[in-house]
Amino acid sequence: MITAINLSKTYGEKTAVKNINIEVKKGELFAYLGPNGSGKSTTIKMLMGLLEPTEGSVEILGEPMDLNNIELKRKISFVPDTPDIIGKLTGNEYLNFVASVYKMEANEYEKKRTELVDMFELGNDLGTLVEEYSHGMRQKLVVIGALMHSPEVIFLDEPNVGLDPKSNRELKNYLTDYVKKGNTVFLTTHTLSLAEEIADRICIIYKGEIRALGTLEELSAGLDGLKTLEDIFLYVTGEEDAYEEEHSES
Ligand SMILES: Nc1ncnc2c1ncn2[C@@H]1O[C@H](COP(=O)(O)OP(=O)(O)OP(=O)(O)O)[C@@H](O)[C@H]1O
Repeated sequence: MITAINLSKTYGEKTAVKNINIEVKKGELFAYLGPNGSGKSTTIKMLMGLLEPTEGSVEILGEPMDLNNIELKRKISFVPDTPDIIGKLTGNEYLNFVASVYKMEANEYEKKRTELVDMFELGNDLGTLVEEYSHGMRQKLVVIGALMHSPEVIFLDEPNVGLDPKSNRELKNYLTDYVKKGNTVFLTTHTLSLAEEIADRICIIYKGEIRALGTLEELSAGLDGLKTLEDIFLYVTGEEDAYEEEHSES
C-alpha cells in the first residue's frame, strides 16, 4: 500500500531524511516515531506527494506517487501536524469544500459527515467561523475532513495533539476499526502509549535514519530486557543517557 524506496531529502547542506525503506501493508496501522526534528513530517510529506524527494521513490496503492498524480491523491488523505484552515470559512463551508475537492456524492457526504461530526461532537459549532475555533476544535475539523471520503490510505501527522481524552479515544477506536476493514494508516505521534496500544508495526527514526522497525514484540526481543516502547525508544534514539539516568535512580 505504501512503499518508500531509498527515500532521502536534503535541505541545502542539511539531510532531513536519509535512505528510508518502508513497506506498509494493506490493513496495517503503522506508527512512525522519532524525536523532534528527526524527519517524520518530511517523510510523510514525501509519501503524500507534497514534497519532492531529493532521492528515492514512493509508491502508493501500487502506483508511483508524484506531485501531480491527482487521481491517486483522491484515494488517500492527510492530517497535517498543524490544523491550518482558512479562518473566514465556517466549519460547514470547510467540510463542503473538502467534499467538493474529493467529488463526494451528496448522500455519501451527508452520511459520513453526520457520523464523524457526531463522533467528535462538533455539530453545534459547524456554523461558526473557524477563526473562532479552539485548537482542538480545528484539529477535529481537519480530522473529519480527512476521513470523510473514506480514503484507502490515511497519513496522520500527530493527530492526537490538542484533542480531549474522549475525542482521542474515539479517534483511536475509529482508526483501529478502519484498518480492520482493509484500509491502511500511517501515523506519527509523540504519544508512545498510543503507538504501543494501536500500532501493528512501529518504525523509530533518529536523525533521518531508521533505527528500529518491527512489531513491539520484535523490537523488544532484539533489545533484551527493554519491554516498554518508551525504554526501546530512548535506547534506539541514542537517548541512552536519559534512559540510564532514570533507571539508575530507581
Ligand atoms: N523547509 C525546510 N527547510 C529547511 N530545513 C527543514 C525544512 N523542513 C524541515 N527541515 C529540517 O528537517 C529536519 C526534519 O524536520 P521534520 O519537520 O521532518 O521533523 P519531525 O520529526 O517531523 O519533527 P517534530 O517531531 O518536531 O514535528 C529538521 O532538522 C528540520 O529543521
